[in-house]
Amino acid sequence: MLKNPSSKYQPFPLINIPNRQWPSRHLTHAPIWCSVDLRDGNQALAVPMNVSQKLDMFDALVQCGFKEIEVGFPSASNTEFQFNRRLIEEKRIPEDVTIQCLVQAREDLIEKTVESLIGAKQVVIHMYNSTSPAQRKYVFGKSKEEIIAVAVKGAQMIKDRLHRLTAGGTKVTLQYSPESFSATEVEFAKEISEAVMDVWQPTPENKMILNLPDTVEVAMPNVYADQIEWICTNIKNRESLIISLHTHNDRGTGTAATELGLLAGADRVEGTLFGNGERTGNLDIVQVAMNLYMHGIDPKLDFSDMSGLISMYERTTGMTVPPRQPYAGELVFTAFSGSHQDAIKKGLAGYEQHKSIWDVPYLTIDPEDIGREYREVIRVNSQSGKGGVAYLLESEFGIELPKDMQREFGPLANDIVDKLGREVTAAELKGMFWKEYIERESPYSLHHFHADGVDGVFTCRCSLVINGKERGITGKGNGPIAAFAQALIQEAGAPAFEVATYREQSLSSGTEASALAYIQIKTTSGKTIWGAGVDTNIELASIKAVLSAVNRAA
Ligand SMILES: CC(=O)SCCNC(=O)CCNC(=O)[C@H](O)C(C)(C)COP(=O)(O)OP(=O)(O)OC[C@H]1O[C@@H](n2cnc3c(N)ncnc32)[C@H](O)[C@@H]1OP(=O)(O)O
Ligand SMILES: CC(C)C(=O)C(=O)O
Repeated sequence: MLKNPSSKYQPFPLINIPNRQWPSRHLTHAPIWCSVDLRDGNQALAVPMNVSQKLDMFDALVQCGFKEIEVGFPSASNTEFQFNRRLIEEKRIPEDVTIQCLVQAREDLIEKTVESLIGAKQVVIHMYNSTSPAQRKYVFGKSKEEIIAVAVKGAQMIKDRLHRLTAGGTKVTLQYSPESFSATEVEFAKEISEAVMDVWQPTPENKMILNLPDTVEVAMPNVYADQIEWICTNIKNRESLIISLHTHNDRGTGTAATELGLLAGADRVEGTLFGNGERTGNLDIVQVAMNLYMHGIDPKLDFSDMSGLISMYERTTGMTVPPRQPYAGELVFTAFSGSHQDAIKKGLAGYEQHKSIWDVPYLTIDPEDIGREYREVIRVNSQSGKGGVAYLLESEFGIELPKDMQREFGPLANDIVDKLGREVTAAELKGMFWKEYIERESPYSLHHFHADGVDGVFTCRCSLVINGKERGITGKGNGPIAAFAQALIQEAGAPAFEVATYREQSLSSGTEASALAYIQIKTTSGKTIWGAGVDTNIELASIKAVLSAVNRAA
């Protein structure tokens, strides 16, 4: 038994690059994207997709704008083989889309793969064999030379069969992956890749794809970037290669590894939607594409219907998208906490005015760009502040609480939400507001109100129910509100007050009354209290608002 169990592991050896370039570069354009959802994603599922699920996903990937799609491993099963045949025979592949198939360097598998592709317009045949020391030692029991021989033989077997495709007009691009590249000595990865190049003879006009996978993420992303830069700098005939990245997420840094790999000189990226794939998953292509997008770079992929894409993904793979998944998760554009809500609310209002560069605090991108609604942005629980409460009332119901009233109602609502111990909906907040202000009928409840004015002096006559008994009162003032206030104070026994603030608004929709009035009263002790009233008649709405404030003060 080891005293320190971590001593059975060792640090990953660094790559010696005296003058590395990638740290001072920046990304300026989108790479070539290749979706491997239907292959690497699919092979990691407990129940792999059937043909109709694969067709569903293929169509969605095309819709997103993928021009290269690894559609499967056609020699692995009849489903995989038949999928290729359906795509080709039913002419489901758009003119500008290339399908790609993975195969081991084994003759029977290569034969089947070629057969599955006959009749396609353009294809990538992707051959791999594993190259790391552990794979050489344990899996293959072969020396470096023997591992190179496997690759070279496989490359030749493919080359010998190309005429079966090209004779029918199929354009073929060849791809080689030294699988487990990131765990392989860079010198050996170069050697085996160059041996395959010697067979396939790529040219600048007819390039081959050299895919350098981070099959299992074994080191920090800067090490992967060094490995990519080292290969880009040292491999022969670089101009005849499309250098491709294929990262996994074992250490949780697949996105970072891909981005640094692009800085290091790669041209192409393989990955999956939402990072489905072996173990911790493949690179989440949505993340890298959207990261480019949020820097103002056209990613050449369209994720404007994120919810539709998630539904498709969940339907076809049986996987779910976690709520914190960058860009896609249900909660990534949501703020519960008060200060964030306040900043977002103000930021959105500011952006509405200038509509140029997106600069809203806490929101990396405009949620509308991926089909999210602003109503999803601010959600209220006990961590929320007045700003969030006000935002929901306004955005959902058009209720524009005066700023000072927000200060009064915010803590009241927060207290109720805290007791409930859960998130509340906008409708529940409205219910709280109604209960607190609009439905206040005690001790005073209005039965009838009438006011008319002569020469600027208004007289009001009204009947109130006070503590269960109906009573008529009258009052005079320079307006209906002032007249009502006088009647309340002088004839109904209300404590003296003056109206400090009055605001009204119309409620544009719904079957309810169309005017909402807000009144703030100030008592003789200097205390301020808000009231609100709603009615089809604006005058009555304001009278009800006075009564609401007086009732609340009582
Ligand atoms: C990192 C990646 O994602 S790589 C892609 C992995 N994907 C898949 O494996 C999914 C599809 N695969 C399959 O359905 C099956 O594995 C098949 C159909 C390809 C092959 O099936 P089988 O031959 O029955 O079994 P199996 O995969 O266990 O074969 C392993 C043999 O292939 C050899 N082998 C494995 N990879 C390669 C390769 N890339 N090139 C050549 N030989 C290989 C192994 O050394 C082993 O040889 P051995 O039998 O002499 O020990
Ligand atoms: C076949 C290769 C590219 C692969 O899937 C991996 O290395 O993860």
